[in-house]
Amino acid sequence: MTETAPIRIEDLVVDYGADAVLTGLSLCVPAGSITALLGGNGAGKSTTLATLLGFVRARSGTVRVDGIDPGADPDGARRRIAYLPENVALYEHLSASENAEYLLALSGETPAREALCEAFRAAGLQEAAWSQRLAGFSKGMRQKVAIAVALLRRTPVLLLDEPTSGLDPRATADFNALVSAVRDRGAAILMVTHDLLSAANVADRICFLDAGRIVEDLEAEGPDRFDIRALHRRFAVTERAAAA
Ligand SMILES: Nc1ncnc2c1ncn2[C@@H]1O[C@H](COP(=O)(O)OP(=O)(O)OP(=O)(O)O)[C@@H](O)[C@H]1O
Repeated sequence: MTETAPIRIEDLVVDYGADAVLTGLSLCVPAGSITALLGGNGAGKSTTLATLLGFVRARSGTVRVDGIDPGADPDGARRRIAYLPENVALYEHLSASENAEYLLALSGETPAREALCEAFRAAGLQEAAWSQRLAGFSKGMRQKVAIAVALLRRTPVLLLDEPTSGLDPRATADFNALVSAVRDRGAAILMVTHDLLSAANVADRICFLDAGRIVEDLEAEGPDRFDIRALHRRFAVTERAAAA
């Protein structure tokens, strides 16, 4: 395992009472790379994110976020993480700028106006939307506001939970380009998804989670990166095994 990787999980065991959910999960995401975590419903993907965020305690194993143990220091770990849940929660009555300023203030930061504009531009949020209230924003626009905040916070870790579900193909392509740009700035990105195509397009590594551990760990290779048909066959088999 790479000792310096911003996301390090080794032999992680998590249970909810009598139910073991993660049964020896090991996963490492180096700086400047994207790992997609796939697996059937209930495989434990969200639990993995919740453990990194310090919301769920490990029974055993090692979890480190930029060197911090989220079980011992959840606030320290969260300061190093930008997290996009499936549905980004923002304040409807505030504008995009006000939301970004408020969220940054929560982590003790006051961005210069020009830095905020630059982050919105980098996130692809059209200028007319910057001063608009969020009510009426699409999921894709909300994600751009959240990504702009992540860009300004410059956290070493970005966690994404089902980021492309419900996005149309154009918004999905925009989002994937944006996530690639965040990776190129050096972040370690863990993306939980059921979207095989997006995973194949942006991820450097695809891991399949089944029965609480990684059963397949694939690295992008060559210009085609991943064999999407083989991925589909493999993923469908994993899903059936999980459902059995
Ligand atoms: N707070 C909780 N208390 C008890 N059981 C839970 C809790 N959260 C999740 N579980 C259970 O743990 C298992 C893993 O759930 P998790 O949400 O991590 O799976 P997932 O891979 O993210 O699934 P999905 O693809 O459906 O979102 C499931 O069986 C779920 O019912």
